[in-house]
Amino acid sequence: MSDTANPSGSLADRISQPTPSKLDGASTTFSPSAAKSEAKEHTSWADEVASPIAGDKEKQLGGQVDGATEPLGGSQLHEATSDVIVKLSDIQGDVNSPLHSVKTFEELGMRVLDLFRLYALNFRKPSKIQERALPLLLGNPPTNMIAQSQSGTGKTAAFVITILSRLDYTKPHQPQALCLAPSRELARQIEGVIRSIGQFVEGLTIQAAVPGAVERNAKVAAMVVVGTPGTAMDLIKRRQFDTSQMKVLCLDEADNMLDQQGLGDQCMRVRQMLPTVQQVLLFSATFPDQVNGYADQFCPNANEIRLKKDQLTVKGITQMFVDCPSGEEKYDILAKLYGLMTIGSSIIFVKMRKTADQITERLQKDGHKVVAIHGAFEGGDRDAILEKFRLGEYKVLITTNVLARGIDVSSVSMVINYDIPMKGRNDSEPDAETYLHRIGRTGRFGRVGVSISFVFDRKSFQALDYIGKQYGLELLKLDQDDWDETEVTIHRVIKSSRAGTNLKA
Ligand SMILES: Nc1ncnc2c1ncn2[C@@H]1O[C@H](COP(=O)(O)OP(=O)(O)OP(=O)(O)O)[C@@H](O)[C@H]1O
Repeated sequence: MSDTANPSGSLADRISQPTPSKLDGASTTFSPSAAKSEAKEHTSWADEVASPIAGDKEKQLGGQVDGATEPLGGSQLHEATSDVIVKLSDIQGDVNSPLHSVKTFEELGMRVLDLFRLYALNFRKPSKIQERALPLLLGNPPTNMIAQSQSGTGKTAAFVITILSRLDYTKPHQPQALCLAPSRELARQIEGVIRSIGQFVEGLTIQAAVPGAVERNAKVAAMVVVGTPGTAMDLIKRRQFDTSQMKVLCLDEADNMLDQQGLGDQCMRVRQMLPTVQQVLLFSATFPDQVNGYADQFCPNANEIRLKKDQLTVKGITQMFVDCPSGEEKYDILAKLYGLMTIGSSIIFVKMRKTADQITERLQKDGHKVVAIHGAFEGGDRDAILEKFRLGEYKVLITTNVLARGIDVSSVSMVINYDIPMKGRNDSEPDAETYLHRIGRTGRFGRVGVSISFVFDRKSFQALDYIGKQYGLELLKLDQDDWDETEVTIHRVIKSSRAGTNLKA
């Protein structure tokens, strides 16, 4: 596919000439849905627990869509506006947006990019993380990088381009780069992004290292390997995967990957089996304090791009919560939301696999079309279900934290936290990072979306309140006593998000 007669081992000679594709300035309708309504008597956990939303400070989000409402955490109000047309190019022009960049891809000035056929993927300009990280990532000698940027802002392309720039293309069967992710779905998705950017690079070979992908005794024989840490480790140990010429190691969702209660140990062991690595890349939307020491150890002398705590959410996601009268009634409220869920696509997050199965079965019995994915499903089934969800054949997906991170399905307009994410022994602590990653499944790259979190008791309310305060979030309370108005409100935000699903950058 190369235009170069005698391609060498370097990427520059391997990129086929780009055909600038004409980009249309698709736009999305953005209507921050906020409503002013009177504070009202309501017996709820929100009323009973001492908190910024309790008592007379509380206002509720009702049907009046052009007012203001008091957010959880008591921070800034959502200003109501009439519908505004926001083009992605306008969003990218806003210096405060994580999608902003002053440069075009050409101005990043790297032959390696050579427009990188990103035009073919409908990318007009780099996002802030791409603009800031790529010059550092592509520099020589290779330097480690710890990079943080909000969900859906294009981190994948940044590390994929870096990986592709480091390969020796004369060795197509020699593993040279390993990219690890916490779930098979995310690993498969990254594999897909590499294939799609890599289709313009002659001679690139890619292989997945997820459960079931490599047959016993078969060799891993591709330049780029994308997988999950357990499978990668097994393959290396069984000598199916030769890591003697590995140049780049990238951990996506790095804070999760380095979490010592979880995957941290496996990742460290993999790292130790890659003695020749020249560049380690850690990417995530979140880097909580407790992983930073370990991250520095794993990725020493790194260039760092970090966000402040109050910069972690993207503006396009309207975050709401419902105060459910009881745990049992959470289901009823979920069922009521079904119609709104299918305007776009939706993901419902629960804590336990069992809950995912139970509510899937109940919703199906009630005549709703929903599907579940969780860790107990066979790998091939998981891939097939997610693919159908991506294609819109299933519009409502019920899942656990297995899909909380990284999954990029642009049509997702609603995320429901049926269970507030918790962590630690006996779920004693709110899991603020997982909350951000879950809601980040909507509002991808300038689109808008809604998240609705269910609280029903003191613990769940306090957990959400804590998460809100951690990040200075604006959490709008939905009035489940006045369902018609609540529906109008959600409908309005989702409809505007739907207008954005065809958005092209
Ligand atoms: N420069 C760009 N212009 C337009 N769209 C882009 C650009 N870069 C990436 N995208 C698109 O934005 C979407 C989100 O990108 P990506 O999945 O890399 O986000 P992320 O930052 O890794 O998110 P998360 O933290 O959730 O993993 C993808 O669909 C991707 O194709």
